[in-house]
Amino acid sequence: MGGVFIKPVTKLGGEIKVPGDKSISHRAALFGGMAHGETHVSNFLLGEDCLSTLRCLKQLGVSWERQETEVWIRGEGMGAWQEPIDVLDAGNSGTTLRLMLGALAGSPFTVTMSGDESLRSRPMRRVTDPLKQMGAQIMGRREGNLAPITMKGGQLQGQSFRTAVASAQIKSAIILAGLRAQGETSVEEPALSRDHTERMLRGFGVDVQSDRTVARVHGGGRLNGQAVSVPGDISSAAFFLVLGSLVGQGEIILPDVGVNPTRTGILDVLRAMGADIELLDSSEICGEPRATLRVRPAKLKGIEISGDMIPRLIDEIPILAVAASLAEGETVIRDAAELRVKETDRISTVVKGLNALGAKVEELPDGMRIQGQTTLYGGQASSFGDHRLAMAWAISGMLSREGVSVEDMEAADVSYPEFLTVIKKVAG
Ligand SMILES: O=C(O)C1=C[C@@H](OP(=O)(O)O)[C@@H](O)[C@H](O)C1
Ligand SMILES: C=C(OP(=O)(O)O)C(=O)O
Repeated sequence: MGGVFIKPVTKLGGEIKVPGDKSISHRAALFGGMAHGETHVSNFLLGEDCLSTLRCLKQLGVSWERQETEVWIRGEGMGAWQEPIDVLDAGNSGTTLRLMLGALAGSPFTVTMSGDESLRSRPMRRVTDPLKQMGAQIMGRREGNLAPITMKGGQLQGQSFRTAVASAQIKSAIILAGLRAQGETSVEEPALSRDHTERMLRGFGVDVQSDRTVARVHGGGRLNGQAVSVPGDISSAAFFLVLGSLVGQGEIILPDVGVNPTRTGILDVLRAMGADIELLDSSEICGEPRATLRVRPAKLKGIEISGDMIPRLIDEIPILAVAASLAEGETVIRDAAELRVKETDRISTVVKGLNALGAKVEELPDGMRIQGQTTLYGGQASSFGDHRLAMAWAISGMLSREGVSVEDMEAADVSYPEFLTVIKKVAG
């Protein structure tokens, strides 16, 4: 099918309300399904990934209703979950699959979970191994590493884990299993990944202790239904922070964006590169900080991104690479091998895609080296079904000389269904 052509822009302006945060929407629905009593989620993300979580909950017998972005979940506790009569399909969503496995590890029934072709190629032993050690019986392709995954949950024993990578999905799966295990469960990660699980479980009444890179829970914690207000997704806002910095004219206002410090690496890095980004009207609601972001044009310069900064901006690296190709000087991204196991191998796809548009990017085993001040001439780019690539190539088209035709632009529906409508509006 032909691509969607995105033309260059020379000015832009206006206010963009990005949709609800994907990570927080997943957790609000899942924890609402685990809780006793009603949970009301407002500003739920209507992206395919979060709808997958709702669909899986329904298959487990959890009743919920949705009106636009408002979701009401009538939780009866996890003991009320029923053995599903079909495979739970997580679609394109690693978060759905991995957090569901953690939540289901203590359920005394058999469940099979799967997903689309991309998800069925992503590593699952990082979650199935710890859950097996806690007592779940798990099988899957490639020794339990690839979905479809079949699990028979049951009595779990709390354990202490140290993960090889900083991953909120691994951390969350272990914590959720720990809620139903005997004794204490702890998980230590090499760097702090997003802490939405820890924050939101506290909001649902669970005692979660965390000390930077270590989180711990005791079994038997009870979740009570809550009202959860979801802030705007900073990972979606990132596309407009880059666009607003690099198009020469106009400012963009992004109201009510989540600015959880475990997710604001993109703000720190863009500002260090010279971006003019202001935070206005800061507040905290439901345990999550949020603010209005205002971005104005600025000259960007290259930067080194590595170490503990990487988990704080892991999903923003595709769009950061686009910014870096138009900044002055060189940008080097290291310690980001996790990118190779996202929806696509985001090191290889970003390097090849950007170079095809005129950039000069060298692939590194754990990242990339991007030469600045190149001209993005434009051309063809494929998302390969990866939503973050689709949107990064669209922004590249708006910043290019001749525009970009994006193959499989529909992938953006995974996290931002309105994306194309919004960029047309903001470009005037
Ligand atoms: O926990 C989450 O909601 C997510 C965690 C991240 O993955 P890892 O933490 O596994 O790297 C991120 O890439 C994903 O978009 C959402
Ligand atoms: C990797 C991502 O999500 P998930 O792991 O949930 O598929 C993402 O949103 O970039």
